[in-house]
Amino acid sequence: MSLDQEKQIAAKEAVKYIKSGMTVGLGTGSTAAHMVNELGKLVLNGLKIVGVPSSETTKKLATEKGIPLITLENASSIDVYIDGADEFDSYMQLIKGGGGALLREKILTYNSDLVIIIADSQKEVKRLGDFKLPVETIPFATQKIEKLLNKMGLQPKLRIKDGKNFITDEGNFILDLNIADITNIPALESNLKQIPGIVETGLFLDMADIIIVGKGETAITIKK
Ligand SMILES: O=C(CO)[C@H](O)[C@H](O)COP(=O)(O)O
Repeated sequence: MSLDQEKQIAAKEAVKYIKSGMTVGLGTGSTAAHMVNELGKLVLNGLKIVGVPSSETTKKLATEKGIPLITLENASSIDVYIDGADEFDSYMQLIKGGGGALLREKILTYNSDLVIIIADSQKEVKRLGDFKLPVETIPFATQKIEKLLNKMGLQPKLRIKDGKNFITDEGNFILDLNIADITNIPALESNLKQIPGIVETGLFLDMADIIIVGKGETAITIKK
């Protein structure tokens, strides 16, 4: 079973939580794309939902799949948010933002009644930090932030795509940090959030309600 098949298995399991009448937050990334595809099939078969996309990429895909969309400001509430993750640990803490959509993803996560994370089996880690932690920064402040984070030993790397600075949907930059040696992750989160110009981090702490992992041919559901 390939990792992509595991992602699809997790996505299929997650959409079982979606019922007609719901407003559904749509994540970003290759696992979330499987979920959007699955929802698209259900909508074709009569499921009545509206989606709130977490990125321009997901907006495009969901539109192609025929899922009616609304913006966050027009959603009175979001019943379920489904998204992927780059890492999760046994406490259901996450690193997200590999796809660069972490800011809108965190806003949707925070504003959703139920948060379901879908992942392949490789995303499960003993402790967070093999994956470089993305933080979204205001371009005006990014150079200064980079220097500061370097002093803190976090080895920031400005994310580059196609030879240019990666620009998020909100017009910001991403710095990817090495947090492999950090033991107090909540303290790191609060320290990073205090630096002016850091808009958001990819640490999603105590935010996931359910994690569905594709393992071989089965989907394993982990709940709080
Ligand atoms: O946080 C994300 C995008 O910002 C993705 O959910 C995360 O990067 C996982 O991606 P994939 O499903 O492609 O492995």
